[in-house]
Amino acid sequence: MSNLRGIAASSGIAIAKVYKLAVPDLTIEQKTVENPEVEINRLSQALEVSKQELEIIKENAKKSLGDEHAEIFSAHLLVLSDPEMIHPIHDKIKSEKVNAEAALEETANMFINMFKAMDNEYMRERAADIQDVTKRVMAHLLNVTFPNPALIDEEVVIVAEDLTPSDTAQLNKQFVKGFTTNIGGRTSHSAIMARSLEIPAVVGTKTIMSDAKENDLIIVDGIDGDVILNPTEEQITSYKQKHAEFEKQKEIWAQLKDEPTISSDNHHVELVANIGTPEDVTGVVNNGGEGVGLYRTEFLYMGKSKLPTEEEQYEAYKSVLEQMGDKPVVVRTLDIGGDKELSYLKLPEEMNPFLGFRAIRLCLERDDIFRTQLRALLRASVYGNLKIMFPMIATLDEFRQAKALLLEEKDNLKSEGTVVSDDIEIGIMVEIPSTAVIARQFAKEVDFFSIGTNDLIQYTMAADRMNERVSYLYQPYHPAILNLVNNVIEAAHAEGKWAGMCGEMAGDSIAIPILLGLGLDEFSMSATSILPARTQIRGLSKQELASYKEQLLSMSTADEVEAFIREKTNQ
Ligand SMILES: C=C(OP(=O)(O)O)C(=O)O
Ligand SMILES: [Mg+2]
Repeated sequence: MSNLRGIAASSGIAIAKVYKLAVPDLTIEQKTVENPEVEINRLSQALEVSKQELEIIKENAKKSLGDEHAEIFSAHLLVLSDPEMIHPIHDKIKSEKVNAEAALEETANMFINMFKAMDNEYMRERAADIQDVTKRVMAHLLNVTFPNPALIDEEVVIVAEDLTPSDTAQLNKQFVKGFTTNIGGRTSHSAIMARSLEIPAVVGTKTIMSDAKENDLIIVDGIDGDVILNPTEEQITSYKQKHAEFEKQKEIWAQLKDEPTISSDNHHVELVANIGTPEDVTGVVNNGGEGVGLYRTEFLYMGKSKLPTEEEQYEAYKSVLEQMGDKPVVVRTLDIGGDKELSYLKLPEEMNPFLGFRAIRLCLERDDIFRTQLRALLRASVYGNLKIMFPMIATLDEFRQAKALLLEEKDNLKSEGTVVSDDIEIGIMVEIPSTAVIARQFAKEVDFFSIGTNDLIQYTMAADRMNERVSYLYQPYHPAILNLVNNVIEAAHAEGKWAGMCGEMAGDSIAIPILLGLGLDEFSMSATSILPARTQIRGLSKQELASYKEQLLSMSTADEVEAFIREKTNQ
C-alpha cells in the first residue's frame, strides 16, 4: 500500500485497476536480413493488427464521441492500406536487405518530411497521420504494448504522465472510472475535461507513473486529492463509504436543480456552465445550469485530422443553442495554443507557448480560419440566445479588429440573404493583466466581460498553470487578483455592462463569497460545481459580504484573505 497526494481535479471516488498510458520506447536497430520475405510477412502482420485495432477504435469513437471525432481514424486506416506507402517499404526490404523496422522508419520519415515541406495545409495534415500510424505499426513490429485508451473495455483508472485534451476526449466514461497523472494542475485542460466528463481525477502527483504497476488496484479520491495504491481492505471499505456519501450529497444538491440562484438577501446571480462539446449540454441541464458561460470551441478543432468545416461548426453551435432554448450561451472563439495543440496546424515551436502565438493572435493572422468560425456562429445565431466572446484580448486594437471581422462577415451573410440575429452581444475574456488594468476603457466598447482567472492568475503571478512546482504561486485569493477582478467588475457596472467569470475560481467555495460581495453578475463553472455553488450562495448575504470589500482589497496575502472568509462564512 502507498499513499500519494496530488491536486484534486474532479470530484468523486474511483476504485479500479491501473491502466498505464505510456508511449513505449520505439527506438529501433537497423539489421541486415537473410530472407526479405520473412520481413515482408512481419510487416504485413503488423499492418493487419494495426488495422484491426484502428477499426475498433474508430467504431468506439463514433459511438462515444460522434462521427466527427472518428474521422481521424479513417485517415489513419487509409495510410495503412495505401500502396504508395507500402510498396516503397517492400522495395527497401528487398533491395537493401534491411529489417522491416528500418524500412518502415526510413520510408515513413521520407513521406513525413516531404508532406511537412509542402505549401498545402491538407498535405501537411497527412504528415501527422503518417507519424501517428507509424508508431502503432512499429510497436507491433517491436512487440511492445501500445496504449489504446479507446479500446478499454473493462473498468480501469488511467495512470499517465499527463493527458492531452485529445487523449481525454477518447476516454469512455463507462469503463474509465478515474484518472491520475504526474503533472498538471486544477486548471490544466485535462482536469477541465475530467470535470465535464464527471470522472474523478487527481493530477500533479509527481510520481504515480513510476509508483504504479499495470493492474495494481488503485483508489483515486478526487474530493481531497489522495491516491492510494494497493489499498488495504479497511481502506477499500472506507472509500466505498465515502463514495456512497458523495452520491447522497449529490442527491441533496439536486433538489435545487430548478431553483433560482439567490442569496439570503434576495440578490440574484447567474450560475452558468463551462462546456467543451455539444454533448456536455446534457450535464448542464441535469445540473440546473442557467445557461452556458463559456463554450470552449477549440475542442471542435482537436482530435481531428483537419480543420472543421463551416457546416460542421454551424451544426455544433446550433445544437448547443437549441438545447439551451432561450438561456444565454457564451461562445468563445478559437483559443488554440498554450497546452492546446492542433497536430495538423503546424506552428513553429516556441520557447513560451503560453506567451506566444495563440488564440486571438493566431485568429487575426489566420483570418481564413477565424472568418469560417464567425460565419458558422452568425448563421447559428437565430437558434437561441448567442453571445460571442474573444479570448486572450491584450489590447483594444485586437478587440476592434476582431469585432470588425465579425461585422464584416455579418454583412456578407446578410447580403447573401442569410438571416442573422441582430441581438448578439460581443464581449471579451479578461485574462491578461493589461486588459484588467484598463477595463474602464474596454467597458465603453464591449458588451460584457468574462474574467478568465485560469490565465489571469498565471500571467499576474508569472506562474505556469501547468507546473506543479510553482503551483504554490497559483493564488486565486491573492489581493492582487482580487483588485484586478474588482476593477473589471466596477468598470463594467460603470458603463451599465455585466461582468462574469469563467475561470475555475468562479466555482471555488472560498472565492464565491468574495465574488458575490464584489458584485460579480455571472459565475461560470464546471457543470458539477453548479449545485454546490447554488446551495452555498443561498446561505450567503450579499450585503454583508459587500461590506467587507475594502478590507479584503487592502489585505496583504492570500492566506489572510482565506482565513478571513473562512471565519465569516464558517468554512
Ligand atoms: C477560462 C479560461 O480559459 P482557458 O482555461 O480555456 O484558458 C481562463 O483562462 O480562465
Ligand atoms: Mg484562458
